[in-house]
Amino acid sequence: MASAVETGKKAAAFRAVDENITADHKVVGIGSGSTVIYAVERIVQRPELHHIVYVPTSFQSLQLITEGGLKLGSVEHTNRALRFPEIDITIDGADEVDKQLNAIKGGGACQFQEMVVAKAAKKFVMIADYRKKSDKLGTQWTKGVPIEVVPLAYKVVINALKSQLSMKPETITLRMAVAKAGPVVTDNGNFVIDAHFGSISDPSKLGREIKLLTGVVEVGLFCNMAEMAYFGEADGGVDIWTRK
Ligand SMILES: O=C(CO)[C@H](O)[C@H](O)COP(=O)(O)O
Repeated sequence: MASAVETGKKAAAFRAVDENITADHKVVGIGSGSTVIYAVERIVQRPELHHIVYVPTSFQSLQLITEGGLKLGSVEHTNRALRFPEIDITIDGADEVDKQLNAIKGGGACQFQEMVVAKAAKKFVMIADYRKKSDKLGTQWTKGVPIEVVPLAYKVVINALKSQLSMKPETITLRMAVAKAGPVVTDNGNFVIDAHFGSISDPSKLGREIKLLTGVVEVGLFCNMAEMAYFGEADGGVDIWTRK
């Protein structure tokens, strides 16, 4: 039997696909993570969505698209026939979401490509299980805000995070790999720093400040981007939040 969390993830993903992706769409962005697996499962179940080109946000989602037999595209490709910088809708997971639909993302270290594919989309929808709902960003996902950095700059970025922000981080860690010696290396060849701030009073401001630090590629704070968030409940119900 599926666990409560998996039931929630699947319910959110299926409902978001059914209510947001239509046969009129030409290009759809596919996020990364364990919830997105269910979104692709639902798309594969619906033949009327198979003419659409799907743009991945990681090696993981590229594999989901190709193994599902779906059409693969990219925001950038030397072959114009495979290049799709304009996306109808992107569906992606999240690590924590507040009532304004600001989100922490990057638990899977994919936040840079996720940001590109979300920004390229006319509509951005998030899918998650009930654990990801938050009153105040930074209180549920306590591993920290994921920050992708160019490897040679990681110490410089850590020092800047300690001294140059309007909010002081409580903890800062270089994310280490599991089953491989050394740090996590992203799909873009970079490292990830996780900086935990506790409750974040102004996520947009903090995101802008971090993004300006030399060596930072992308910050896992997705503010004022998502129009809707689908949260799957343990009983298979779905709570839908819409940005006001
Ligand atoms: O941002 C992400 C990866 O970088 C994921 O979307 C986020 O971590 C949520 O993952 P999951 O669906 O497994 O909870």
